Amino acid sequence: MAAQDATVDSVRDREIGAEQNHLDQVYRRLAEKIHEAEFLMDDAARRGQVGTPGALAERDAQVFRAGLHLNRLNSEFEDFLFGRVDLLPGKDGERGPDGAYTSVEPADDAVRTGPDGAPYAEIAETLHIGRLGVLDADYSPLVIDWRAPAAAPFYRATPVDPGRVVRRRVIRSKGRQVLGVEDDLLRPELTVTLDGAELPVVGDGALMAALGRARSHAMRDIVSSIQAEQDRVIRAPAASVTEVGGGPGTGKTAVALHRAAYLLYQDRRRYAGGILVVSPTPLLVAYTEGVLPSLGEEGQVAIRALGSLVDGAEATVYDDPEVARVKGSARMVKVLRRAARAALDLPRPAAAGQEAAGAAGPDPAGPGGQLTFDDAAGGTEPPAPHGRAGGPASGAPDRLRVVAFGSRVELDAEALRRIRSAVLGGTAPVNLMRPRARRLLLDALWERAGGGRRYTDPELAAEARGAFDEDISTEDDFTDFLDAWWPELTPRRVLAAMADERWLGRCSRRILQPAEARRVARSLRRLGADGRGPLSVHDVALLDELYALLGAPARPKKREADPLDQLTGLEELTTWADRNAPRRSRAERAAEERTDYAHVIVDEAQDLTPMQWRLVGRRGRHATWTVVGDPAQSSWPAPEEAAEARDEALGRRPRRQFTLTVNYRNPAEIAKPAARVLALAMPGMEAPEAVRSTGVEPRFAVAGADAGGAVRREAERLLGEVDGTVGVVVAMDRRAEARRWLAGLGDRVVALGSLEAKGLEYDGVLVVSPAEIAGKGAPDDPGGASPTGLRVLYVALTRATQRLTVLSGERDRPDPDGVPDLLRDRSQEA
Ligand SMILES: Nc1ncnc2c1ncn2[C@@H]1O[C@H](COP(=O)(O)OP(=O)(O)OP(=O)(O)O)[C@@H](O)[C@H]1O
Repeated sequence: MAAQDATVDSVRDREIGAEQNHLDQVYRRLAEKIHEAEFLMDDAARRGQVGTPGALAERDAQVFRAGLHLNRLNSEFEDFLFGRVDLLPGKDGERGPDGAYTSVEPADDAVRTGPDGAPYAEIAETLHIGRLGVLDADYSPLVIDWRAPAAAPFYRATPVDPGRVVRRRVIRSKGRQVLGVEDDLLRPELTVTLDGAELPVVGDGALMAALGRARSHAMRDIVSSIQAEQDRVIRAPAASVTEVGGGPGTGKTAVALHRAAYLLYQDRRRYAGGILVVSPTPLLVAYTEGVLPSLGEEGQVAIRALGSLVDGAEATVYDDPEVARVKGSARMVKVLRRAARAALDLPRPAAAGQEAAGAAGPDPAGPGGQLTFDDAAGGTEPPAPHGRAGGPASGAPDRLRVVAFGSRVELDAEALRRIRSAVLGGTAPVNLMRPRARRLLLDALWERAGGGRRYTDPELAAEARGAFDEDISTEDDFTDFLDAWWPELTPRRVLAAMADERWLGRCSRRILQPAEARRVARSLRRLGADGRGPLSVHDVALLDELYALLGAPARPKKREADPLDQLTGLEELTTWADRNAPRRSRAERAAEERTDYAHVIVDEAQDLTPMQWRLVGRRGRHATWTVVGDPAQSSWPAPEEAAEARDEALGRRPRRQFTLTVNYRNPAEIAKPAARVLALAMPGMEAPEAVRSTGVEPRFAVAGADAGGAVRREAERLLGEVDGTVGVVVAMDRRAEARRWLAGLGDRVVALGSLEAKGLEYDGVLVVSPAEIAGKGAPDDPGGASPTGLRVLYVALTRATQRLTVLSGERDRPDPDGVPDLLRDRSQEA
């Protein structure tokens, strides 16, 4: 036995040695390439001194290309080289641009029959797979980029359909050192030789080793162990919409991020800087942010939380579920449309309001002041707002007076109302209607003043009209009137105005129930009068809708275009600058956010509300899409309404659907109780199959009187059992409490509200009171849990990679084994 082990070890050592030689060769070649790139940079700098425009442009383009290249080459990858495939000869002898043979199918005579009647074959080609492609000086491939077509067999080959692959090897390395190799033999029936010697096979279970690794607070890439069904999604052509379904832990997020890297590789010119990944929470953004840099794609993809998609806005608070349900609903589109128009009558903000009052002097013919207007109470159509804190009912003046042709001309409330209705009949954004409003005011004044009747000669009339318009409209007082009567509205101001219950009540009449409007209004009070107060993620979608309805006062400008941009048409230039720029704050990045992307990836798509689909849809009007999600994890209660909004955002583009079926996160022992909750939440929906098992069943405990003490004890216990992270998931309204309970336990443990747990994973998870998380049996609502609540609980139960503890309180009605009512095995009961 010992002798056999020694043989295995010596084969392993020899194979590790062989891979080490290859890796050394790769690094030598990389050093040469770095040297070349540096030379190109220097050369370019010298060329700059020539100074002709052509030479400068050429220099810039060269600096750009060399810099980009150098940047990549210099990236410190943890494992630059991670895979290898040994292949049979292909059907034809053609090679692709990376130097590898292109044929997927083996040649007809690849497998022959030996003298003993057994099939045998010879390895015709060996490819190493890594994070970047590297060619040797003679253009033979030293490393194939994992995204290149030639690398696909590394991910796709299965024993049932091996293609040309005989042996697939995962190479574990750190920096420049190879640590281990794990082989899969895909044609075990063959005797295979490589360079005349029998092909050795070492170990098994590269995937299991990857899955069993302790988790940190940052997601890792899965580049060395992407599975065939995942690879098909990652490499799906970018045309149209790619929809990816699959249960918890099937790798949807991982696949989405690898797909972004793949698309960049496929068509860098099209996608650089233009891929948006939308995540539900900032926590998930922080968790996944490191994956693309580890794939060599830093700075080229924008990963944003739903609450950070609007310039200068950042969601920091949660709405309670009732309020969220209304704010996320498509009904809000109509409410906001009315509000955007009604806001023209809002009282002006304090400082501006005083100015307006000052300008409303009674002297119609004062020096330089032909015009005046009166601020007056009383509303015009649409519904008049009520100023808060006893403010005036309306901010808009209801009379305009000018002196023209020596006499006073006035437009009264009715005339102004008619003009406003005529303008608002259009579909343009409200702020952009202002020029038309101005035009119609001047028309009406001209008419009232009898301007048309004074001139019979059309030419003279036109000239006089021009002078009239110029005289009147260049007066400060006319502009002041216009500012008050058709003020420039900002989304924040309109949203803040919606905190007025009566005003919102009018804007939402026959759209929202009065109680719904009241709840929304109350939640908006936190914005304050100026609208600068804290926002919820749902408020951000409302703000964006208002941007669209109002015609936003210009968004912050995009960066100045570099002349080279136009010269070469390379968008990537800015991306390169991004990489080299010092790290910018999230707010700064948000301020520079572009609003139209070439590809939009939506993670946890099941959670987007209709208003959020509109928000995201506006960022991908001309984009192709990848949409990943799992309806069984949805925390949005009205799936049909969301589906409609999703269809609208994705338009008529054709869709391609994929489903991932294997759960890589949860061991079978944890997936089992989770599946019971799934059966309650969505009867008939199948849970994905767990790929591994730990032999450790979940622990069920009961809290007793000291809930905080019990939570702390159970968390400590999990910390002792796992090497990596521990997540403690509680009902949303217990978050602050939970943080206190866990104080001082170190940064391996985190307290999370149930909605914050979305997409995340921890080695150990403590789920505190399933009933509270699912909203079951609350003292004021003793009924059963809603399907939405159960889905939220399902998410919480599927976060663990190693250990799960479920802690019950009284509301959970635990059985004598501590198993809460919602997780009980009902299969025997039927
Ligand atoms: N092929 C793979 N090799 C190694 N690890 C994998 C593979 N596929 C997925 N994983 C791991 O499984 C875990 C779950 O993946 P991921 O978070 O992408 O799943 P998900 O489908 O988005 O889950 P959820 O729906 O619960 O958010 C991650 O730790 C991921 O790295």
